[in-house]
Amino acid sequence: MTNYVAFNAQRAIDYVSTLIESKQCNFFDSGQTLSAYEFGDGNLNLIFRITDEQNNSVILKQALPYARCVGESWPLTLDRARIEAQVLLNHGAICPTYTANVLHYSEMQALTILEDLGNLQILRTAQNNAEQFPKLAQHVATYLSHTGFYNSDFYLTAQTKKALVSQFTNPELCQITEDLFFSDPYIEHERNNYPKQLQNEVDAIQKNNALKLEIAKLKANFLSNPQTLLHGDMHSGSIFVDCNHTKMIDPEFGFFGPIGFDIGSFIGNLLLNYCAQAGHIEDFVARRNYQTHLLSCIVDTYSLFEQQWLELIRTKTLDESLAPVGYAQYFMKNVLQDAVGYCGAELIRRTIGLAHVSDIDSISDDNARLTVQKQTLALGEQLILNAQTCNNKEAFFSLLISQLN
Ligand SMILES: Nc1ncnc2c1ncn2[C@@H]1O[C@H](COP(=O)(O)OP(=O)(O)O)[C@@H](O)[C@H]1O
Ligand SMILES: CSC[C@H]1O[C@H](OP(=O)(O)O)[C@H](O)[C@@H]1O
Repeated sequence: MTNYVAFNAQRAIDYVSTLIESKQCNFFDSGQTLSAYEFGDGNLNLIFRITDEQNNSVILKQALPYARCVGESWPLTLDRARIEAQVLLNHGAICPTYTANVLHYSEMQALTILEDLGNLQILRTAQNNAEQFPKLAQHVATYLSHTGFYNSDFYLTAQTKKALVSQFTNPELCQITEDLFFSDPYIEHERNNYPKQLQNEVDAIQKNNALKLEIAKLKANFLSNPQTLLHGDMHSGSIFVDCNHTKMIDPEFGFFGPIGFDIGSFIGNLLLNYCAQAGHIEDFVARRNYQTHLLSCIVDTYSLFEQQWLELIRTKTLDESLAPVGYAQYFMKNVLQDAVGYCGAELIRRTIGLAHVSDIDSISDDNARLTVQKQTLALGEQLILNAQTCNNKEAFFSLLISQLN
């Protein structure tokens, strides 16, 4: 095997042809002419679609030794390809229905070959067109609760869990999140990215000590609370959907961290889309109708996630010492409070930090975009400040309703 080399379309074809002709993989018949093109739109990696003469296709995802969106000035470990493949395999073994299928992984070339999900849509693209997915909440709640529970102390022996924590140690990618989520937005930093008309709001955030205290608690929890194997980047660009299917991709930020982080990130992205609709859907009734759907999705995800976790703890806990009456409720209350905080942090970092969301950036009218950005900052701030008093779903929903117009 040759040393690592960044692929172009021809190299991707040659690589797959070798796998097929040497019978290491059988997703294409041998002897076929293959074609390929690169179409990655994420921040970090190359994505090739490789197609055979019958139009069967697979996705080849390769890590570059740097962050694609910034260039070679931001070197980044190739080990993220291993983490991504191994999280997909771990989560796929627990929740195959909701996890993209890995067909092949090469450590040397830092690449994974995945099932082609191009028959589905990326959730963010669909939500930017106000499309509704009635089963999304059920699917995401099931994926997060099951992958979360079966990688937690409730189910794993302490020895097995510690071995997994070690396997999924992901310091470079975690540092990106630590910086972009919890540090940059709260200080003056060259990576921050916001219009000058937002300077007053940014100054207020950066001077708000109560807010920075809550962010410090959230960051400390992210740094030092290996509760379960997280997806690590549960935003709307990491989820493929149609009316009946939901598939998670792109868990290269996966590591053992606080359970509330993934669900908080997911709900944060639904709220970003909710707020952005003021700049997209002009008709008030149509906008309200769509936003009501998003709120139902948030409510259902939160409720089903809590219910499923409580049921899994009640019926499947293997460590008897974690089973006294009341512990499950105590545990979940803390997880859900964390989730509200992480949700708020996602709103703020996507508004003033390095990595934005197209939901907001695609609003063409400058004033409308600015109004939305002010709302996401205010909402994010209130979620972070009030997270610890959100003791149940009613408190969370009242907080949301009081902040959303
Ligand atoms: N399994 C897949 N099937 C079809 N398209 C995919 C698949 N995985 C990724 N893509 C496409 O590539 C894009 C970037 O993928 P992603 O994994 O998010 O890359 P990055 O790690 O660079 O963010 C997605 O938005 C999607 O369009
Ligand atoms: C320089 S990484 C910024 C940002 O990008 C990641 O998302 P994705 O790779 O899916 O585009 C992640 O959210 C990081 O915070």
